[in-house]
Amino acid sequence: MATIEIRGLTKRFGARTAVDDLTFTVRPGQVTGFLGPNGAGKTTTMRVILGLDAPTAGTATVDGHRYRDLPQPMRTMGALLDARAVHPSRTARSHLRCLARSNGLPDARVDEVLADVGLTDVAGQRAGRFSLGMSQRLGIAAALLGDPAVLMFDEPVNGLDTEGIRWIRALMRRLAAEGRTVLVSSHLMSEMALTADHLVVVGRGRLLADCPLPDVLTQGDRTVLVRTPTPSDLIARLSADGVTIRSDAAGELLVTGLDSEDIGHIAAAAGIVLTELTPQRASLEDAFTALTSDSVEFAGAGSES
Ligand SMILES: Nc1ncnc2c1ncn2[C@@H]1O[C@H](COP(=O)(O)OP(=O)(O)OP(=O)(O)O)[C@@H](O)[C@H]1O
Repeated sequence: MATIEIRGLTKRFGARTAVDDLTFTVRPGQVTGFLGPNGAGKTTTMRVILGLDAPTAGTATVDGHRYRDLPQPMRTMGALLDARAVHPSRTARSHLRCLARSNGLPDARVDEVLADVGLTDVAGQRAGRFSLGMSQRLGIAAALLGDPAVLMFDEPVNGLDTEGIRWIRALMRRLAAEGRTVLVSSHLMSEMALTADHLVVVGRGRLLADCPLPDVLTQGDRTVLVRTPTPSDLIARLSADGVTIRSDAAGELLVTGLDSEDIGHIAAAAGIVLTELTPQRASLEDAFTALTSDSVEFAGAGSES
């Protein structure tokens, strides 16, 4: 099955490095979320994959070829980068027909994809009058035209209403369930948590994580909440290199650097009573913030991320 392979990819614009030695593989049958703060290099990477920007170093291939070398690009890969990049005076149907004809695809596909994205009723209207949501659907129809095994969408839910967002989520899941390779970018962890199976996280052009969605939670330090009637005794026993202990409310400690099993054993050996011992689960949003906190390009004053 077709994959997207990124190997040692670097893209510089003058002195600015937008993508910095990025290596990852996007696999079939799952939604891969391409996640990172604004300016992390997601769009640039996608433009290089499509051959719209030339890499400074490294390679990006789709099904083993550079996009421009694919014998039938639209049959291999469909992409939505900028939904507004449509001739405004063309109707939705004529836009798709032009694309189909110039790519040797049958006219019949046009009505199929219009139905697929729910635009049949407005197919005769000018694309220039479309709302953002309708433009996104038209862009997705164009991406689906060649029935490709690989699909790539840049921030597809941006600016959409709830119904549009739900529809796009369901579409991504369906395309992956059909065995296709789906890469979707977002700067929102909350969005990716609902759609993606696998995450590729980037910050300032660099790879920060490449793992199944649940594993993002286990990256970084875990914290354990401990309650004891004798906190100062426990602090004395737990203190060691690499262990951080915050003491919040009376008798409540937040311990980082030891897991709950270690803490339980140390307390038992010292005869210290524990009344609570709870591993704190970081939320996905916390995990994302922790991963990208050093790589946010435009953090506002007082911003935590
Ligand atoms: N054509 C260009 N010329 C100069 N700098 C560019 C160009 N395109 C992108 N950049 C810079 O490269 C960096 C990465 O931008 P990119 O758009 O790829 O990030 P992104 O992760 O897609 O962010 P966003 O979510 O804001 O679109 C940014 O610092 C951006 O300003």
